[in-house]
Amino acid sequence: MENGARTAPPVIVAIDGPSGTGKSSTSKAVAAQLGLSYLDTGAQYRAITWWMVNNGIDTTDPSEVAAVVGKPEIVSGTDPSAPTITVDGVDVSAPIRGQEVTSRVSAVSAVPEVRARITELQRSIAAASEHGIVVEGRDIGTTVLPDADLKIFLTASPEARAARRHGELKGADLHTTRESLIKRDTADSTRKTSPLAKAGDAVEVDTTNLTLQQVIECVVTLVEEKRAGK
Ligand SMILES: Nc1ncnc2c1ncn2[C@@H]1O[C@H](COP(=O)(O)OP(=O)(O)O)[C@@H](O)[C@H]1O
Ligand SMILES: Nc1ccn([C@@H]2O[C@H](COP(=O)(O)OP(=O)(O)O)[C@@H](O)[C@H]2O)c(=O)n1
Repeated sequence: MENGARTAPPVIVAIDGPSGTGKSSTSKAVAAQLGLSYLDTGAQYRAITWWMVNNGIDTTDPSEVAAVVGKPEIVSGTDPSAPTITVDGVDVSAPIRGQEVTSRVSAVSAVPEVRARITELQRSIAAASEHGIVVEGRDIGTTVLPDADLKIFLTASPEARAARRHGELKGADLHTTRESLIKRDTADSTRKTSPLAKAGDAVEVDTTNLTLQQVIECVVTLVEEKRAGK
């Protein structure tokens, strides 16, 4: 550090929770506001799933998935104002949000070899972040970055989460959106290898009746309190 120019040491923030609780929106905004990097780990699992689908891999067969796990090169851009995700140099930010990937990602991400590879990638990205990083996912506080400075676990009622997702998906009906979201949560929470879970030392924030802005302010305050050593 030169002349004490840096005002704050790097800070690692882990934000976990099920689908539609506001992880991505909150993490991006908090990172942008505090000058931190941002990593969407769900996008990485979606990207490897996209590659499997594109290459004719049977995603219901864990041994077939495990055999090719090292093949795709996945690169995440961590600028919160313009996050990117590429597979072998191809921008996959749009296709990874499609129905085909969404319906297969829980099975692919349950394969231990997939988790080992993606977890290693996540740790190296976090370690390389100059000012710190907000990493969002399902197992960041429990497994990927157990020594994170701050761990947040976002929750919201299934109704609120389905309504939020429904607002984004054109043409899908609310009931189907709710059912598929619950199915994915169940698969993610019950898998053997690092399931979706709240870390013992995570702060739980129920966002059901909070606006996105209120959630962002709450997390920014928690990060600032941590930095101030409170
Ligand atoms: N507290 C909130 N109140 C209302 N809508 C929200 C809230 N938080 C997020 N949203 C909206 O819900 C949708 C899903 O949010 P997102 O951040 O993608 O959730 P997650 O990453 O947990 O799946 C987005 O359209 C987002 O704008
Ligand atoms: N740390 C993570 C992040 C995502 N995932 C998997 O990736 C899927 C997609 O994550 P996502 O964050 O894009 O999901 P949404 O919040 O968009 O619904 C999840 O349903 C999990 O199966 C995971 O296993 N571990």
